[in-house]
Amino acid sequence: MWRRATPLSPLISSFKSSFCIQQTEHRIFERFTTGLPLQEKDGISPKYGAPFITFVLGGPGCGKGTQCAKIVETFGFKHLSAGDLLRREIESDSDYGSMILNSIKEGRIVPSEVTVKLIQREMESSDNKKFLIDGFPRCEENRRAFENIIGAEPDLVLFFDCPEDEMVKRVLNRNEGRIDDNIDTVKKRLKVFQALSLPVINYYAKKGKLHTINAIGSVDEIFEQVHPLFAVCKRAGRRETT
Ligand SMILES: Nc1ncnc2c1ncn2[C@@H]1O[C@H](COP(=O)(O)OP(=O)(O)OP(=O)(O)O)[C@@H](O)[C@H]1O
Ligand SMILES: Nc1ccn([C@H]2C[C@H](O)[C@@H](COP(=O)(O)O)O2)c(=O)n1
Repeated sequence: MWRRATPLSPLISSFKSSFCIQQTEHRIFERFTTGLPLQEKDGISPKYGAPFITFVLGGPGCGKGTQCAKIVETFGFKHLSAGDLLRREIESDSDYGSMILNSIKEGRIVPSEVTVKLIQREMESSDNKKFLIDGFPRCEENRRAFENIIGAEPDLVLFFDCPEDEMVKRVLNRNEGRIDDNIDTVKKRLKVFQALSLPVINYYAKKGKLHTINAIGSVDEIFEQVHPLFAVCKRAGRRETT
């Protein structure tokens, strides 16, 4: 039986969403105009000159990667997909290759330190300081490892909320030859999502950082919900430079 990850009343959700955008605008405006790195103010020492970090969350196949590509194209973020970094590690001659491959086959989460080190390497070598970290954190251990190793918290967290039957359909139609795009592994990934990823999503909701996007609709319709969040960053950035 497939369920929606979280019950969504459209009215409440759109009210919450506009309220959250105002809160986000205030926070981001402050961050871009005062020049004070958010992490410093929060008592976390920034190792990368206060990057702007967005976590992109949602169940398997909900459309995170598709929307990230549009955010990159429109707003110039650097896209780091945790799943892609892990798959690349399998292809390289890494000591962790077979362990990662087995975890992905079984829909399990790879030990956090491995994933965070891959993300860290990409962040350190990038000139871009605006990051979209996609498919991460997948569990509380991921979240804590990121805070400890990177020394930062996200500025924004996007959650693409999609019913399970739609996610299954999208994964099974993806046709990219991924070893985990089959019905057995998808069922396991959905269980992991419910048990381990939803608590992280709830954690960011409580912190007021979560923006829930209704992931049903065309790619462009979904991007219409995403666009205002990043347009705020762009406006705030422009004010800073004028
Ligand atoms: N709004 C949409 N409607 C229908 N299909 C979509 C939509 N968005 C993305 N897709 C398709 O669904 C599949 C999964 O999308 P995508 O790879 O972006 O998901 P994902 O959340 O990044 O998945 P995963 O977590 O498994 O990597 C792709 O084939 C993509 O083209
Ligand atoms: N933080 C992460 C992200 C991904 N993985 C592993 C386990 C996932 O099932 C697989 C595919 O990820 P996706 O491309 O769907 O984001 O990669 C992980 O262990 N930890």
